[in-house]
Amino acid sequence: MFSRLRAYMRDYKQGVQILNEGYAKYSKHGRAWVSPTILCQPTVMLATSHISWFFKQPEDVLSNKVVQASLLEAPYVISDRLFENPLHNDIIRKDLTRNLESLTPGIVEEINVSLDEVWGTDTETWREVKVLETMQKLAVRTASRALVGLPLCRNEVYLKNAIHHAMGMALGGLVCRLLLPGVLKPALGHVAGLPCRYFTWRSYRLLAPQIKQHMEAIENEPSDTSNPEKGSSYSTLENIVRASLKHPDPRERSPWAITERPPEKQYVERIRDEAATVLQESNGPWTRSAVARLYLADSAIRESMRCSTVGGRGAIHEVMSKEGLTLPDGQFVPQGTYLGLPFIPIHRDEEFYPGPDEFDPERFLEHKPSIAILDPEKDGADRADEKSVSKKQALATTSETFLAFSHGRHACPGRFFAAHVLKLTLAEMLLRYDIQHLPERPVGKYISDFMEPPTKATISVRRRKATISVRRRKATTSSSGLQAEKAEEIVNGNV
Ligand code: HEM
Repeated sequence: MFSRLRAYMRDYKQGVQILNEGYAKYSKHGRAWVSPTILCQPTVMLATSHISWFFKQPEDVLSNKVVQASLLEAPYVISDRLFENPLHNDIIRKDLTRNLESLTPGIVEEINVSLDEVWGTDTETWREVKVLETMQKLAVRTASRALVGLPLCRNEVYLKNAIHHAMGMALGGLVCRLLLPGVLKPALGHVAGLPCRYFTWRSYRLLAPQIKQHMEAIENEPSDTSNPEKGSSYSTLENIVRASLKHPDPRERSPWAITERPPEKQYVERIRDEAATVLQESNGPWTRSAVARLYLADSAIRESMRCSTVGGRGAIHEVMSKEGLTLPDGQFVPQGTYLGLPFIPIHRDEEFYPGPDEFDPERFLEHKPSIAILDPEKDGADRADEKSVSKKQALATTSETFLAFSHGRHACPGRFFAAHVLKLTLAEMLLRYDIQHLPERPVGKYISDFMEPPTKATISVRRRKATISVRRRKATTSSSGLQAEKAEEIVNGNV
């Protein structure tokens, strides 16, 4: 028991170091090994040569769903129904991603209104702002704009609820798992889940009038237009209500069923130039295809996710087969064992990423930039055949060696939306604000293998006087092939 406690303490303090050591000693040599983790039971980390095999295993052999439900302590903290009927997965995968075009104007407006509030509109003086606060505000506002729309996405109570709900879910699961012995969970687990349930209830109260409106509108629709094309009036919330009304289980039909180093200064200028050029070329407001042409921004964000992977271990699956499982290296693991991949060491492996400790914003660019709009219904490789090759390296494309959104059946379905919003946010920040370059990159700290961002980090920003017009010169394709035509100068005009 004491040796297990010692292992947990070591994982808490040196989780990433343990991962790196195990990776070099075993994973790189075709052997699986056991990694202690304070978050759940000890987990078998697979070898790099096992990755293809791992992602091919069916759900009844290796299940990720069971692990997610167990890590969140679903029955106590949220609800088992969320895992039994994952309505949200289909809505995110299909409706949300398909409707990125019609959601874009609202998302851009939300980014700018939020930036005005957090970074101000003063063009004379620099303002010191907190990085984490900015990103939290922008993330929750833009996601809420896309999911529930106006006016709720600007309702402070609703937004705080959303943040507290997410924190309550993570903390509730942690308390339940770490502090409550199995026998006490049925009695006390619901107490650990109380904060999460409370914020869920408060959110429902705020959402109820909108849900009711959508239900009435859907019920009054003529039967032959039960799923009309929405175009610019697309609403994610309406589609969630629509899907829940069709659900075979009557309980789900109720409205309550919803359940290192800083980059070189020149790169910042180049990402700004790229945004200005793309916007100019698209002759107007941002569109989905314009955002898809932000190649350098795409590559730089993907590189940032490679270098600063949030979770060091990932894609955790539980062995479901009663008879256990034999790994490709011949080792046997019994039913109930957790298997996973060491994300951080894979992202820092010289074999997959030459110069792995360098932050290289151009790493994923090819000479001819050709990242096209991603079709979420196909995998990167299929899409690449249709249009071009570099989509394989696009921000939302997962692979066996780019795992920030995981990979395979349970890869993050929100990644197309997240990639779109992240690129838009970066572009709008740079087009509208000057940002003082920091000599040193503020670093986060790892607790076990989880990255806590540098919570106190600040940057100085100032609203740009000039909005954008771009004087262009004939193709000056840089060595990275960043742009066919390069924005040369940013002067007056309007974004
Ligand atoms: C930069 C932002 C994001 C990152 C880095 C990210 C990362 C991930 C990762 C690593 C997983 C796999 C978890 C596991 O294996 O247990 C995941 C799953 C998931 N993500 Fe995301 N995510 C992001 C944004 C989003 C957004 C915006 C949404 C919703 C709109 C979303 C919805 C989901 C869902 C529903 C799953 C579970 C999928 C399943 O089990 O099949 N994510 N995400």
